[in-house]
Amino acid sequence: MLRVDQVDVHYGAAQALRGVSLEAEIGKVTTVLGRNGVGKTTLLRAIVGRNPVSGGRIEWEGRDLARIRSDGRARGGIASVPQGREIFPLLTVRENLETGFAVLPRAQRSVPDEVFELFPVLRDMLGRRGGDLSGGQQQQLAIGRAMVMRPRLLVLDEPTEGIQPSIIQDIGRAITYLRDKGEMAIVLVEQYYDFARDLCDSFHVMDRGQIVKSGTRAEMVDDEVRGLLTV
Ligand SMILES: Nc1ncnc2c1ncn2[C@@H]1O[C@H](COP(=O)(O)OP(=O)(O)OP(=O)(O)O)[C@@H](O)[C@H]1O
Repeated sequence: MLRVDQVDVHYGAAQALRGVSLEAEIGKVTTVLGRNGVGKTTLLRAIVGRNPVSGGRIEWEGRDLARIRSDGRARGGIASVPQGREIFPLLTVRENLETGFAVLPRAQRSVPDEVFELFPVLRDMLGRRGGDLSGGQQQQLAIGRAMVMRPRLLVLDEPTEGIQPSIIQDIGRAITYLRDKGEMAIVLVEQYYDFARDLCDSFHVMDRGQIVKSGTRAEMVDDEVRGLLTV
């Protein structure tokens, strides 16, 4: 279980998160929706240890993460698919996947078959450079790399951004598969409402650094939430 409790984040004097609280459970997709610039990426970066928090507390599996840096969090089972994907352009697809090994004990250093079952294109392109892949293929690679780390918490920052519809479907199927396996909690940040609604078990909508609406998927009244996402 991930517990984010009353978290504040500042960039200098500007406050980007104000008292943000949410929980994410194993076997569930928790989605965070919101327009550009409301603080979604800031929240994910705080969870993975890439943004220091100035108030509140983030707890993972009962441990306070305050003093644990991002590499320690990754070893503790937290993997991320960041905005912009952060693929290494000069490394091959295989090498990009193997960067996930760094957080694993030696005996577990293999690429799980399910990565290629979910994203067959990655097997076909193992020897190609990351930078030669299309945006959609890079997104699949970023998810595959996170899966290599055998996470128990997977955070994804707008995985559908700039991606063609057929690959969005593959990504949706992969997220559903990972949720249904029941071994990880998934936090999905999105602006694409329909995609998030179809996948999530619970939702939070952010506006100007705060959570302004939350509920279960059944409570997600389309018009009301959509209204909070349109500019
Ligand atoms: N490194 C930074 N330094 C200063 N301000 C920042 C920094 N990163 C983000 N911000 C500001 O913090 C606020 C929240 O940004 P954030 O990127 O978290 O929003 P977002 O909801 O993820 O938006 P997007 O969908 O565009 O990624 C914005 O006002 C942004 O300009």
